Amino acid sequence: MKLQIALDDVTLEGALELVKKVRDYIDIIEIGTPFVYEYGMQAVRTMKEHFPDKEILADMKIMDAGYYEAEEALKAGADYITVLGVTDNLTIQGCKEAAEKYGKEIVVDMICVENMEERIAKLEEIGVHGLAVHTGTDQQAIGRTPLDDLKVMSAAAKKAKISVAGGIHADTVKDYIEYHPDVLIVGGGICHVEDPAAAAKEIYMQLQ
Ligand SMILES: O=C([C@H](O)CO)[C@H](O)[C@H](O)COP(=O)(O)O
Repeated sequence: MKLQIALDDVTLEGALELVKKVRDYIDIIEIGTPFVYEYGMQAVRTMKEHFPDKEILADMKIMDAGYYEAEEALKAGADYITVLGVTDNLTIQGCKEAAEKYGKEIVVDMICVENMEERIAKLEEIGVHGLAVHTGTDQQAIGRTPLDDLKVMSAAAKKAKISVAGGIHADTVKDYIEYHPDVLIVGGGICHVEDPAAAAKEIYMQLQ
């Protein structure tokens, strides 16, 4: 199981410092959506240059112009890009085509997808590489967690790799591990705690 750190509300300098502290415990560096808004593809390029041994995910949350937008991040060095599961199949196919041209992968973020089983079946028919269960920050604020959606996804997905995100912390990791996701995504649970290295280590140890 891989650990993905989500860098959201950070500066580029702060992100470099933070990843240096946690690099032994993480597999994938996510350039979070707010980080992309602030720095664009420069954030992807810089993190790849400084951490060439890590995989980089650009959390683009693409909704349209799939091929073009995906290629922007792939050209900058992203190993994965995200596209929204609620969008059109043509957009998802465009992202997949771009990713495969670069030998990379797409992850479909299932935030706000209602007909989960039906959508998973269609996305697997398209041949997406990864599916991400995601309870967004605004939904977390009203007490939601990604656990129930992860249960549904684990039962329904037959081929795609599964990621899970949404307010996961060191003390809740065990609830998710039980459903064997391929990637555990943690943002605030590492970036917003007093000792990010200790939190990342604690999470990493539970994944071994
Ligand atoms: O994708 C995310 C969110 O929509 C902000 O862009 C976060 O990266 C994701 O939810 C993981 O962060 P935490 O929920 O803080 O673990």
